[in-house]
Amino acid sequence: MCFILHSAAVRQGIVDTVKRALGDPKVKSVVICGQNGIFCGGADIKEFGTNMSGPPLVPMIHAIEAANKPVVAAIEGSALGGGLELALGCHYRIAHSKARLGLPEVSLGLLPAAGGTQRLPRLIGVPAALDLITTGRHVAAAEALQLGVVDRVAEHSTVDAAVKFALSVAAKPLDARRISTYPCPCPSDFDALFEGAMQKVRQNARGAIAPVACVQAVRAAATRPYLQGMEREKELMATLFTSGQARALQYCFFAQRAVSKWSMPNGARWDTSKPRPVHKAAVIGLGTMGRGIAVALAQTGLSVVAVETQEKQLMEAKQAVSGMLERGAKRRGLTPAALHKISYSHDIQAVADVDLVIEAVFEDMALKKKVFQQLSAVCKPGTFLCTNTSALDVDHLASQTRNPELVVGMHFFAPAHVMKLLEVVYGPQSSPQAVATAMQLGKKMGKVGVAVGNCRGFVGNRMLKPYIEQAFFLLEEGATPELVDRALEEFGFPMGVFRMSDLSGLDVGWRVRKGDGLVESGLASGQPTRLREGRRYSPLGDLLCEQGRFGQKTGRGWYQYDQPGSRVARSDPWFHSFLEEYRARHGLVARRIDHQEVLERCLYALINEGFRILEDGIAAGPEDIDIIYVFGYGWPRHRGGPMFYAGMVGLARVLERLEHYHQAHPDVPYLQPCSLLRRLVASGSPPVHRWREVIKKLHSQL
Ligand SMILES: CCCCCCCCCCCCC[C@H](O)CC(=O)SCCNC(=O)CCNC(=O)[C@H](O)C(C)(C)COP(=O)(O)OP(=O)(O)OC[C@H]1O[C@@H](n2cnc3c(N)ncnc32)[C@H](O)[C@@H]1OP(=O)(O)O
Repeated sequence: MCFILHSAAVRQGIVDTVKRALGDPKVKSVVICGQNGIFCGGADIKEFGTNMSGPPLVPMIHAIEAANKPVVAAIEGSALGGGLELALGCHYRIAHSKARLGLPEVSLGLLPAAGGTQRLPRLIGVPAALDLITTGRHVAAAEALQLGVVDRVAEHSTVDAAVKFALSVAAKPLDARRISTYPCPCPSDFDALFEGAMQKVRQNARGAIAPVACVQAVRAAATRPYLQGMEREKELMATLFTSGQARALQYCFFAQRAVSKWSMPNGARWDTSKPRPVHKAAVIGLGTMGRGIAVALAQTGLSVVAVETQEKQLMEAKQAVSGMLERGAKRRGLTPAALHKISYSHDIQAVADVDLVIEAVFEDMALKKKVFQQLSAVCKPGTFLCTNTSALDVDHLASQTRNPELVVGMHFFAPAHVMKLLEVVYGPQSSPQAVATAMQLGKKMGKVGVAVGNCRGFVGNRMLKPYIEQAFFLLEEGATPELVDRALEEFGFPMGVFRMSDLSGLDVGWRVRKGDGLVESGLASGQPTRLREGRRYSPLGDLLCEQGRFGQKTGRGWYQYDQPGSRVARSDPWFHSFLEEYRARHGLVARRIDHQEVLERCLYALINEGFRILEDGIAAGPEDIDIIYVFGYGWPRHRGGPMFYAGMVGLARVLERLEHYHQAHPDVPYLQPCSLLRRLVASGSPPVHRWREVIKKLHSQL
């Protein structure tokens, strides 16, 4: 018999068919398999928010385990969440060698509540079960066999192998095959093990509650009889099930899939735009970003031409890229086949026959323009020309080429071979095919691509500007880098804004501000002003740069470091007295600032810019912004992304706080609530999935 488990109807089907099979004397054993090569992806997450009907999962799995005929799970494709829990209720599990198994509920803000937390530790031991349940990681069939999750691995037809096996065990006793009856192997270092596990999840979870509940549930398996453990599992699940974190994480699951279904304001869409295959790609410029992009391209199996005009830089890059590929292959237990996929050249002519080029030279418009002019002349007709700029005008670069429709931005995040986010930036002339090709290439590279319109900083960096600006203002008003960072890290960011600024280098923003004509030399004039064209401006970052304090790389920034390049940020008494002198010089009186103000000022200013981005049509929907922030900027996933978070806080509340802060700081335009936010509040603050309707209406009225 073949089944899929997903919704109420599927569960009803399983209950009825298993019952029939068990009651039929002609049936000696039962095989449960999936449909279309997938065993089961677990419970239907969409059902969670509704009145769940149909037979519940737990009694269904109990009935299967209690059956007096052998039940074998034939696992092809995926057995995830409730799917694996169903398989654990079967008496035997046979998996195809390409199958993947796991209990990913934790990543949805839940725990495996159909007996997963109670059966898995009984089957494979507490440490391995803790690892799988608290991380939610998927394991391949070979690892599942090694761990003891499955009994056999099949190379060919799993169903055939399972049927054959089921017949061979038809007469065998089943008592020793019911996992719920197993004692949970109790490690001798029990307390240390659970304390260690709890400490680890608390450290990694950044405030997420599900991993903690997972540890508590597994602990119950190790300390209580099975049925009592099941009670604890249910109790813990009940707390998680209705939590805001579960809502946020499940929103992220669907948002991640929604962004792949991109659309452009001109009506072009993912399902009507055909990508062109890319067999050979090139990277121009082998600094940090170019090297990471070359590695990520080669790891997808593409032929890559890596171009760097500076001979010394080329040699260094070659060595660095080879090292990155070797280490990557070692981590995955593979030979570094990708090493042979890259050829190096200092001559741009080497890219003549590639299908797609990614330019990653220094962030300087004049230089990039020159590269695009050269590429347009050198490349074969039809080659897509992409720029990895993080903020510069993609249209302007496109205008340097003969075929602007072939130009898009591919904005990777550092380190480019690790970070999952890719902003694919289209301009008014970019063809849908160019966008589709960049999105598809990103997917092949393991990236989460988000298609966005062209504007200064695109989506991610554009929203970062008001966030950083507020952090600077807070220092002027009485906060310290430590206080601001602590508030943001307690919120769930892996690093606060100042530690992040020290890591990425203060000189990056300084260069941009200089280019914008914002920087006055404080050292020369003695007192740089704090206004630029009527808008409040903080020269604090510029003043640190003038002192050569560029962050970690110079050993000094907002914090101090033991030596240049060291990562441990320590509070810097020099900076604190510098700040006091600065305030005194400008007649600023420090006041007490609390975490709430830090969060409201920094996050609501960022969110307000997000609304402006939606209003401007730069992002198609709130999901695009949220995925960019979760995958590229360390926004805590269990808070769903900035736009989702605004909905959770309440749009009226966000509006009211922005109005309050704008009244107090009328010279800060970023704090002025934007019209889309006002419009949404006036429309009764609809849930985030309904914002597109309001945006559409707004656009149609413009
Ligand atoms: C007070 C109240 C107390 C209440 C107590 C309540 C107790 C309730 C008891 C519940 C028992 C718990 C049961 C169990 O423990 C819980 C679960 O099983 S949660 C689900 C766990 N499973 C997952 O997390 C898997 C998620 N899916 C995937 O990883 C992948 O989709 C896949 C299965 C590996 C397939 O990958 P791909 O082939 O790449 O395909 P896509 O990812 O693009 O997906 C295609 C399509 O399907 C949609 N989808 C996928 N999985 C689910 C799902 N589990 N539910 C709903 N929809 C799903 C996905 O969104 C795509 O949709 P599309 O974009 O095409 O519209």
